[in-house]
Amino acid sequence: MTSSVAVLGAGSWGTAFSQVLADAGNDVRLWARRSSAAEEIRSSRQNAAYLPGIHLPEAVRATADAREALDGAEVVVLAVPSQTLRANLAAWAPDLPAGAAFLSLAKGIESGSCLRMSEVVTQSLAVAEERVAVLTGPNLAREIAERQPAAAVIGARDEEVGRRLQEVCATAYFRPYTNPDVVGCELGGAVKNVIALAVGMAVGMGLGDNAKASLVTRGLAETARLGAALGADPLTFAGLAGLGDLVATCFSPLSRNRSFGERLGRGVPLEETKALIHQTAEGVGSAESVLELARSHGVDMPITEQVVRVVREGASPREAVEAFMARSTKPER
Ligand SMILES: NC(=O)c1ccc[n+]([C@@H]2O[C@H](COP(=O)([O-])OP(=O)(O)OC[C@H]3O[C@@H](n4cnc5c(N)ncnc54)[C@H](O)[C@@H]3O)[C@@H](O)[C@H]2O)c1
Ligand SMILES: O=P(O)(O)OC[C@H](O)CO
Repeated sequence: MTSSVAVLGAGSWGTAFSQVLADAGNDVRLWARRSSAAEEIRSSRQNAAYLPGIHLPEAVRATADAREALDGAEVVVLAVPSQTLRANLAAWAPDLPAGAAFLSLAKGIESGSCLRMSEVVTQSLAVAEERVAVLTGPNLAREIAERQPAAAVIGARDEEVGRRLQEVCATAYFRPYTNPDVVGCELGGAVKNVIALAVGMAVGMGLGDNAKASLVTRGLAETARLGAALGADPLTFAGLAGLGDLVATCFSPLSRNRSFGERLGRGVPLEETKALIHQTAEGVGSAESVLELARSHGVDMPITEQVVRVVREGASPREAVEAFMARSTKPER
């Protein structure tokens, strides 16, 4: 069944996911912030800044006019960086079609409010939470744009909305599952970016596989602790939104978060690293909010704490490792 889908945000993931949606048989309108980006997609079928060499299908129609993108959309996909979502929603609000389902692709926690992206949507648009779903899992945009097989998870409170969105984006190479645990799905996606920064730092410092595996495992443990405090289903963290995404992000050189951490680990100063990475590394903007959320629920997140020291307070990765390892010994759980 063909659906009319608006994808708002033409960075790596918005563009790659537009192709998934087009391959699944939908009518897709992709909104780009810059008219030059929309024009480039229309004329060359490429978004060279984000996905060089990928030829987008004709069914992806690019525009820089949000009203045009949203006109008649049954599904609205939100693909802008987390820290910009609220302001963008305010600008799009007059043109959002009544009754559309929202699917958030962003993996972050809002600074200041410490809200998850689905909460930002329900709060700022006053829509029912049943209409807001999230897509997450091990989904490196470049691989998906190359149509390499991947699984994903749609976190949706409403089973029917989840199933409908699953149908909308299932293709021969993209296999979405559903999960009613929206909280766990979103936390898994947001916290793995913070842990990937830590793993990247370890890689940049030349630390070995034991260090990386320990960070991934203890990173998952602290994600699950936060999840438990916020009412998430613990099993979600053993799935695609938790372990799956953590492994893909922490071990792939394609990950912007891991690459960001790697540069810091090699000794590149924070400001220089920010200037070098032109794409979104959500963990940098979300680490502090994750830590605030954890502290407000009495949850210990020692890896996140050290990442915040590095990306917010200017500590060196070496100091962060020393502080992490010097903590008192304790039971694993
Ligand atoms: N790239 C991936 O592999 C991938 C996979 C899964 C999820 N995600 C998540 O998707 C979200 C979007 O990331 P991305 O990878 O597409 O980022 P990106 O850096 O590749 O692109 C960001 C896009 O947002 C636009 N943008 C930046 N500031 C904006 C603003 N103020 N208003 C409107 N648009 C703005 C940029 O022009 C660009 O088109 C992030 O939360 C990311 O964690 C990314
Ligand atoms: O490139 P990153 O670090 O934003 O990670 C991309 C995706 O979230 C991986 O699932």
